[in-house]
Amino acid sequence: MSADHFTLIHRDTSCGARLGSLKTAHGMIETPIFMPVGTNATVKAMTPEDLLAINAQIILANTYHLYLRPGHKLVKKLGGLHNFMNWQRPMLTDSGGFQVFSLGDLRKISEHGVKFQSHLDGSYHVLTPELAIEIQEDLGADIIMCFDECPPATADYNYVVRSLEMTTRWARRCKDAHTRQDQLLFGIIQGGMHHDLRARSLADICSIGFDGYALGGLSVGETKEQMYGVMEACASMMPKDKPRYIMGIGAPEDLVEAVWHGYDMFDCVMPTRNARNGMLFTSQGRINIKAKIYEEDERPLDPECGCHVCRTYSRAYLRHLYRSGEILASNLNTYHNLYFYLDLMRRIRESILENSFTAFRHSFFEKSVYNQK
Ligand SMILES: CNc1nc2c(CC[C@H]3O[C@@H](OC)[C@H](O)[C@@H]3OC)c3nc(N)[nH]c(=O)c3cc2[nH]1
Ligand SMILES: [Zn+2]
Repeated sequence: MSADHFTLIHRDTSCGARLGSLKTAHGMIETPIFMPVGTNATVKAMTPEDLLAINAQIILANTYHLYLRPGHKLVKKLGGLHNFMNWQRPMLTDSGGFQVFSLGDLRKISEHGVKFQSHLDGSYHVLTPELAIEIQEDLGADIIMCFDECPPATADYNYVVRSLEMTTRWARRCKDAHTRQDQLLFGIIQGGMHHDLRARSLADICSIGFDGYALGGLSVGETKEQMYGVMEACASMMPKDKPRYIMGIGAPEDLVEAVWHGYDMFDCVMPTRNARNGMLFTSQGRINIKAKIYEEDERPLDPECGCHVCRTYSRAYLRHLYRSGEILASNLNTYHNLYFYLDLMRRIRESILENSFTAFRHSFFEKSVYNQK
């Protein structure tokens, strides 16, 4: 795809934050953006109508899971992911590498690809850069990811060197295998927690050339200091005219910090997974809705939240649903948590446009209970 898919709308004069607009085959995406995770072709406990109601602009799905079940050839036969799940806005799929390393059993890595056992039935499979691209072309997402190796945060320096060199060779193979011109292909930068190796991976991946660049290998158990250090070190080296995506990030405070450094796209299972466990994000901090103190609390979950859940239900009711194991608990909790994340990104975009994101970040960390510093 041509380089003009990403337009820089505005740069906050007070910091590295920027507003962008990314054009895809299924519509425009305003950045900075949070992307709800929809691993199995569904954002768990949410209908597409719910997602539209909270103005989700783009959602994710996962190559590894959809390859194993129901299979990319079936999804293609049924018209691709957008038709299959009734989501007509943009979608992004990951390449499966991360899941193979974190979900599959008995993995064997070679130059050819990764042999692994399905976590569903123990069957053996080999995922290669070429197959990862074929699967994503059949699924039909608007943005697809290169097949990479995400080394564990504890990997030693020499392992990380060999891993990033193979990830670069795999990235080349992905670009050669990619044929669909209506999809954007993003490269993934590795290099662990070593800033010199990050610079090397970044130079390698950028020399191949992609429609956007992701920071991989983060949110894998490293410390906040390590995560923020890699973010900061890479920000100044990443191409300014292309979207910058940090995979697996993150908590609200991580989003604010990453935007401040000039990143554009984020995904994390935290708002959806925490919702199903009763851990809810509010303007006053995290609320564990199963706590007894909410038993007779008729106030809304978050008085400052404008979502349907906060305008309609009491904390007492949400606690009752959760403790009763009701299915509605997952839907209402997820609806609110995703609204919280998407509204945070909306407020961030507003502040960037007003050149006041540095003040926004300062007040976020000063007054809010998300300040983990
Ligand atoms: C959680 N932390 C984290 N996730 C990560 C993912 C999966 C995101 C993908 O996994 C699903 O959510 C678990 C989401 O669907 C997302 O899809 C894009 C990564 N994927 C690749 N290809 N390479 C990485 O280095 C990587 C690092 C991560 N760190
Ligand atoms: Zn709400």
